[in-house]
Amino acid sequence: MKTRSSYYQLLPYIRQEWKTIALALSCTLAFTVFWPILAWLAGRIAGYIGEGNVGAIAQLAGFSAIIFFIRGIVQYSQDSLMAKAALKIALDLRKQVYAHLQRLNLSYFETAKTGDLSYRLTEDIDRIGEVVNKVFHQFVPCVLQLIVVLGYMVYLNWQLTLATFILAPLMALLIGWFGEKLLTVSRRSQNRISNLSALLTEVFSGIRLVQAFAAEEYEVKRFAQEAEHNRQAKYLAERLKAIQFVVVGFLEAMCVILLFFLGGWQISQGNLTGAEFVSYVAAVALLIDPISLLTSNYNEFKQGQASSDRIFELLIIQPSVVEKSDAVELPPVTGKVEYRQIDFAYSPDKPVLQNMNLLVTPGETIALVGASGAGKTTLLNLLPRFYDPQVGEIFIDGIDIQNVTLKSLRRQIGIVPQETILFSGTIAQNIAFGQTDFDLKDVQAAAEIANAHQFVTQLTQGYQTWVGERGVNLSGGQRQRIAIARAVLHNPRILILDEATSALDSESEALVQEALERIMKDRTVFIIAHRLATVRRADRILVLEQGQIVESGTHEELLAAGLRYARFYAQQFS
Ligand SMILES: Nc1ncnc2c1ncn2[C@@H]1O[C@H](COP(=O)(O)OP(=O)(O)OP(=O)(O)O)[C@@H](O)[C@H]1O
Repeated sequence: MKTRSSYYQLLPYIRQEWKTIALALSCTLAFTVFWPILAWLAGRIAGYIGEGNVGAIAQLAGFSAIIFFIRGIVQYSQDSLMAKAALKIALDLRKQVYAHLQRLNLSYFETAKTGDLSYRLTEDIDRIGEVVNKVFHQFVPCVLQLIVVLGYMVYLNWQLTLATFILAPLMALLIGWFGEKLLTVSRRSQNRISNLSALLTEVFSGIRLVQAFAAEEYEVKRFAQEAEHNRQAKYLAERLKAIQFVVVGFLEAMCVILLFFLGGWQISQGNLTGAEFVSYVAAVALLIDPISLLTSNYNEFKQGQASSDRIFELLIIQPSVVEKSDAVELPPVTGKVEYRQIDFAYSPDKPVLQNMNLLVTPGETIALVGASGAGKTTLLNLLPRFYDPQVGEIFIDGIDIQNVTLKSLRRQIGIVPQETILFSGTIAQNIAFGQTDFDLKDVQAAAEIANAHQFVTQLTQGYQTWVGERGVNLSGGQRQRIAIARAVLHNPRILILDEATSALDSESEALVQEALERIMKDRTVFIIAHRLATVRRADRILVLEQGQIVESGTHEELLAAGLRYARFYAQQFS
């Protein structure tokens, strides 16, 4: 039931390509007509050979050459048109799934396996494209060929045809049974290969850790285990196909034996001439290819169903943070932020923030401190609506953030994360991240404010230097300054800084600090603070403990109070 509906969901994509498919199918129809002509030609030539009529043979040979030539043109048109449609369908599907994934919330990606997702977007969709191609390009022509050739066979001698196809229902049943088995095995195999891909992504992105823990052998074993599971699942599918071909091949052979036996009998009865029997056998020979193609197409169709399921199950996942249908643009803000009676939990049984109230004035710098797991990141994740609170509201400049578009909200919030991700591209593209049309002058100006300009210009290709995968290596401090330049170019009123915990060398640290101070000016800033200098300079320090603000004030005020902050300060910074 479920599997049928997953292919069914391809229909809108197929419909979009109906013109190309219709054109391809008309070529297919034309191509099919050539089959009985060829069988007829074979019979005629056999007759002329028997008569020794060389002139007629030469004439027929010339005629056959023309037929083959036209057939070639039709075949090319059919193949190329169908490939065009199938590839376009795969492209549309891929683009839609990717766009859909982009709309899903952080919570989804925190549990999803990256390798699995990339496998679905590449291999699974390719397989669906191949199935679509095969259905129209092989399956439909094969069925047509079967019908036309069968019609011709019935026309020649219906009794013989009926007797020859006595085994057909058994064959169809067997193919169907094998198809179902293959689907089950393919699902298992697709999941296995996805696991393998997820494992690879995980390990290669964490290769430093693997080496640091000397865990190479452990990882090799884990990989070998997963690869072995994959091999077993694939082997099972291949064995099933092998058995199926043997069984179907045996039945086919039985049909041929029956045919010769019955053919001889019909000729002896005077119901069939020798030439007709040759045409008949030629027609039967023309059935062998489509039958074996149909069998393998059916198998691929079933295997493709597993891929189709895996794609359409992604498309039904709904984002948990949704924009209201009547959401408005958030106008340029001054940066006043208010959290009002916020309760938040990732899972219902484990509250993270409880009755959180906070009012931040425009331009204020708020440092969040507290033990790991206190809820600092969570509190700030609510502001750009990476998550929505279960209870309470958040206002920016008095506007409830639930009522504005996500794009206009996020455009006014800049984030400098703890770890800077560099995407494949040039340094300029990385600074202007998210913009396709940017002015290099603006990028340079942002880099200057972020103290990045100098090191960038020292690279041989300057702003055109390739970074990210297979790009130039940048130090931790340089990466952070790129992240700061990104935020500068974005020019948000509200800034969220997650300070890096890893220590930088003192020169780099000073450059990062200087850059940060420049961009913090005149903006509302929230910092998850790990450095004493940052904490001391904040207008207000909030101490978080188990999802609640337990202390609030300036560094001096909190030290003087001698409570949690004073203890925290003593532990962390002294
Ligand atoms: N995506 C998530 N799903 C489920 N629980 C989460 C998730 N993110 C954080 N938590 C839990 O929520 C609590 C608060 O986490 P949070 O990351 O906000 O703390 P934090 O103060 O920022 O900690 P750290 O300084 O270590 O980053 C922790 O108990 C954490 O385990």
